[in-house]
Amino acid sequence: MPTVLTDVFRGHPIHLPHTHQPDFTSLSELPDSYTWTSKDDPLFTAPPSPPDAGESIPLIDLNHPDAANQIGRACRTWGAFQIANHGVPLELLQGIEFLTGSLFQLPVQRKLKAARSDTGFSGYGVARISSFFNKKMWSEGFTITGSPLNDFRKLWPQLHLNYCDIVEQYEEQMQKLASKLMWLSLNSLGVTEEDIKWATVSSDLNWAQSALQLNHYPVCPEPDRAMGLAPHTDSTLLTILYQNNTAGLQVFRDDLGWVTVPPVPGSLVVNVGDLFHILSNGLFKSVIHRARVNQTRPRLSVAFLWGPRSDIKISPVPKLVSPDESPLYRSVTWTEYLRTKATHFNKALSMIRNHREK
Ligand SMILES: C=C1C[C@]23C[C@@]1(O)CC[C@H]2[C@@]12CCC[C@@](C)(C(=O)O1)[C@H]2[C@@H]3C(=O)O
Ligand SMILES: O=C(O)CCC(=O)C(=O)O
Ligand SMILES: [Fe+2]
Repeated sequence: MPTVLTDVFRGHPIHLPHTHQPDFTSLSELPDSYTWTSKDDPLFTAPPSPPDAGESIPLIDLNHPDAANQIGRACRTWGAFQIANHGVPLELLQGIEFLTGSLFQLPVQRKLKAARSDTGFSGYGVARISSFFNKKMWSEGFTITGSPLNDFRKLWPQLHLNYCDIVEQYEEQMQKLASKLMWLSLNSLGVTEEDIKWATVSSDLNWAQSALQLNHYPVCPEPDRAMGLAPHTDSTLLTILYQNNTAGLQVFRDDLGWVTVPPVPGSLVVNVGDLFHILSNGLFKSVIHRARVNQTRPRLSVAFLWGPRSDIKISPVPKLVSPDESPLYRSVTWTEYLRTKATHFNKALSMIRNHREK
């Protein structure tokens, strides 16, 4: 029986003290444990890209005849892009935003009834990457994989079925969209269904699996010294992110520094994750991103984290490897990769890299 995402951390507990979550709204000063400097994160004070440079990730209209090439270019240069005309109904985006907002507004004692355990995958708590940083992040999260019914019953004894329905519809739409985006970007490299048999619709409809990560960044008394979500890459093939109308997401480019991704109403942000970087033999960048906070408006985001089923080995597509070179990476399943990442964090990719002889 192959493992599923819920089993990923079963033999691999990660201790994260969710119960020490503060009541963010009662703090008028930033406690020292939340105050970040470049000692806590070397990229903390990396220069922000000047806003007048006007440069950010492209907004791509999925109905545009050249959408595949635009997506391919964005995956190579940024590792991220926004999409419009994606086909996900606006009411569903509003529904998932409403659910997320009402979840985080619950009293902390109620949220802790659905706290994620050390070996668990789903539930309420701090970001998993927290254990790699000395300082705390100004955010709270809720991870969903599989049916959220049990957790939702604890959170909303009356309304859980309505909320489960929204999650189910949202995941269904996201799955279709993620697979469409993956094929558009691969097609732009000349890779077709012939080249990746396990990912074709006809091979098996269930070749993929996913998780939903709901994030809340409360207003913060000293946003310049705080961090909402520390820099990281996602371990996924692709992540599709919905953000409410409050800015905070930033992507990092070596040549530009931190670049803000402005919220565009009704659009979605797409991030290339580490597994897609591997599959593309390094052609697509897995984007380093983080979330900043602000003093006036709470921010919400919903990340749909999408990857292959746990028994599928991801390795560079042979067509993208030159005949006289070895593939850039060894093959790895999502489960193996998540465990490597849970131990080695941002060294995970280099741990599975093949070292080329010169
Ligand atoms: C499938 C997963 C990807 C993720 C870890 C997780 O087990 C569930 C949450 C995901 C998330 C969301 C916030 C950032 C991130 C790095 C984290 O700590 O938890 C990602 C993880 C990831 O992509 O590796
Ligand atoms: O809140 C955001 O904009 C980023 C969230 C994110 O990176 C994640 O959940 O993986
Ligand atoms: Fe992320």
